[in-house]
This record gives sequence, C-alpha cells and structure tokens, in this order.
Amino acid sequence: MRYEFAPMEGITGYVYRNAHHQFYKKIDRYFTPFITPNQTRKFTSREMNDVLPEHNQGIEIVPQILTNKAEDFLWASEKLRDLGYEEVNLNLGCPSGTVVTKKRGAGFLAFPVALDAFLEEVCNGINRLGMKISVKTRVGKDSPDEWEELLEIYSRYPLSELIVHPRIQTDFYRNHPNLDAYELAAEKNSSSKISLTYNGDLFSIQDFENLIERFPNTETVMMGRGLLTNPALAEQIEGMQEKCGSSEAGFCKARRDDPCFSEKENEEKEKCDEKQRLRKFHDALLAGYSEAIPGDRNVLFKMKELWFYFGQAFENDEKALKQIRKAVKMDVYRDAVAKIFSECELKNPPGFQ
Ligand SMILES: Cc1cc2nc3c(=O)[nH]c(=O)nc-3n(C[C@H](O)[C@H](O)[C@H](O)COP(=O)(O)O)c2cc1C
Repeated sequence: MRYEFAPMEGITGYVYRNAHHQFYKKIDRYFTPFITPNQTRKFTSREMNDVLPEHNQGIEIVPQILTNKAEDFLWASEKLRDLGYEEVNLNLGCPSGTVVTKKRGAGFLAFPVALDAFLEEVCNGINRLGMKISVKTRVGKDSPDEWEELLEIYSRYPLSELIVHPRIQTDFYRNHPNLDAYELAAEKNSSSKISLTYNGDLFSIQDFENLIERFPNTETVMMGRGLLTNPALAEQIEGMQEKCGSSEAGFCKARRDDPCFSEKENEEKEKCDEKQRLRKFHDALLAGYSEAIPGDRNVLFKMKELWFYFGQAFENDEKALKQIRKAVKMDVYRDAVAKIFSECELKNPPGFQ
C-alpha cells in the first residue's frame, strides 16, 4: 500500500511536513497546499518558501496548483520544474465559496467543456516540459450525476494519478464519501493506465479495513484529517498489514485473532510511547513555527489550529483544551500543553480496540 499525505491549506506547509517526516514514517508523498498562480507571474513568499528544495530535504513532495487558466498552470509548472520538481497536481476539489465562484477547484467541475480544453492544453504543455500531472478531484459540483462525464474526460488524458475525494462541492466535508461514485471510478479505471487513489474519511484502521474490503485492489490511499489527529495512522495501518503478512482484504480478521492484540500490557506501553512521540512532534512543530513565523501570536494561532485535530486524540481533555484555546501568551500555552500531556491519556487508536 502506498500512503499520501493530503494537501491542507494553512496546515501541511513545509514546517508541518518536515516535523511529520522526522517523527513518523510510511508516507510516500506529501502534497503541498495549493499554489494559485496569476498574472503577476510571481509566487507569493509563502508559496515560494513552501516549495524551496532546502525546505523539503529528503521528502517526496508534489506541489499542487489551483487555477482554471492553462497558461498560468504551465507557467507555475515550469517554475516548479526549475526548482527540481517532476510532477504537479491540479486541484479540482477545493469547495470554498471564494474559489468556486471563480470557477476554480471544485467549481471548475461544473464546466466540463472548458475543463476538457484546459486539460488538453495543460497536458500538452506538461509533456513539453518533461513533467507529469496528477489530478485531485471531487465527483461533481452539484450532483454525483456529473461524475460519469468527468471520468470520461479524465480517461482521455495521460494523468499520472487520479486522486478521488468522493464528495461533491456542496457537501464541503459533510455527509459521507460516496463510495458508489468511487466504485464507478474503480470500474472505469480498471482498464486504463491512470493510477487511482482513494481519499476521504480514513480516520482509523477500521475505516481503512472497510475500504479494502470493498475495494481490494486499492494500491494508494491519501489521508488528511486522520493523520492530523493521529500522525501515526499510516504506520499503524501498515503495521497491521505487515503483522498479518498480507496486504489483502482479510488481514483484519487475522489481526483480531492474533493473541498479542488482546494483551492489555502491550497496548498500554504502546500508548505511552505514542504519547511521548506525539509530544516530541508537537515540540518540533512549535520550534519550527517559532523560527518561521514572526511573533508569538501568529505561532500560537498555528498551534491552536492544530489542536483542533490533536485534541481529538486525547481522553478527558476538555479542560486542558480550553486553556490552550484561551492562551494568548506563549508560557500559558506551554503550561496548558504540559498539562494535557501529563494528565490526559491518548484514546485507544480505534484499530487497537
Ligand atoms: C483545513 C483544510 C485544508 C485543505 N486544503 C486543501 C488544499 O490545499 N488542497 C486540496 O486539494 N485539498 C485540501 N483540503 C482537502 C483535503 O486534502 C482532503 O481532500 C479532505 O480533507 C478529505 O480527506 P480526509 O477525510 O482524509 O481529511 C483541505 C481540507 C481541510 C480540512
């Protein structure tokens, strides 16, 4: 199984990716949050910092681009190629209102003729640049009925990967991923050379098992919020697969029958090690943001955003989390973090229950 870290604007920038890569393994590729090229023909300093090779040493990165203008896409791709990148990813999934009204991200899906023409021009240009292009898409703008036509369009281009988040734009992150729509992609794609990646609501080993049970041929998954809450999720999924000596559907049953997984002692020790590792990861993030961002206020803003996810990993943490949310000074924040790590236990990762 291959694991990809989803792009998450405002969160999975280079500071986050470096810290994650330092403490957690098994992620094959990290996708950058989107870059939005425009007529200025300049990356913003945030965009540039995020893709600079010296900020991404030893990590496999795919830069993501958000635009509906082929020439802007190709301009950015060329710049990225000059920085050493061989592949770029097209964002056709962003559901945010400001993006969608400009017919970008998931908004572009409502214009299949224009999208087709865009892909034609972009794929020719990418080929001339000697690069690869992958697409990250939702399954429609207003209705999954749009999906079949979109799939037909994608199938005509030499995409290196099609990453499917099976929601429509109007779902934002509500409702459940539409697995019937994903199944259509899996069926249509079985004869094509495009590699298909599933993305959406993989929060636990159990979620992964359910996916594999229905789609046993899955080769790559992309995860976002699940990894933000439990940065070891890919390792845990992979660990289960290795333990059972199989990456086929059915490994899950073998795991449940394995006596070592009913040993409470082992579980407690693993949880304790996991908590220490999470603490080190947290401290590396705090140090990284403190170096990259001026002013404690801005650093705290970033860290608090992360606690929205970390917080869901702890038991009985409401009081300590409230202190984190209220902290406006760094020393108050540090005290609140120390408290949560010393007083609250990590929830049993769902796969360990
Ligand atoms: C805060 C946030 C920021 C996101 N930013 C991006 C982005 O820059 N590009 C993108 O393609 N998707 C973005 N996404 C969508 C995720 O990459 C992913 O498709 C989505 O969260 C579903 O996967 P998950 O259930 O594993 O989190 C973002 C999602 C969230 C919640």
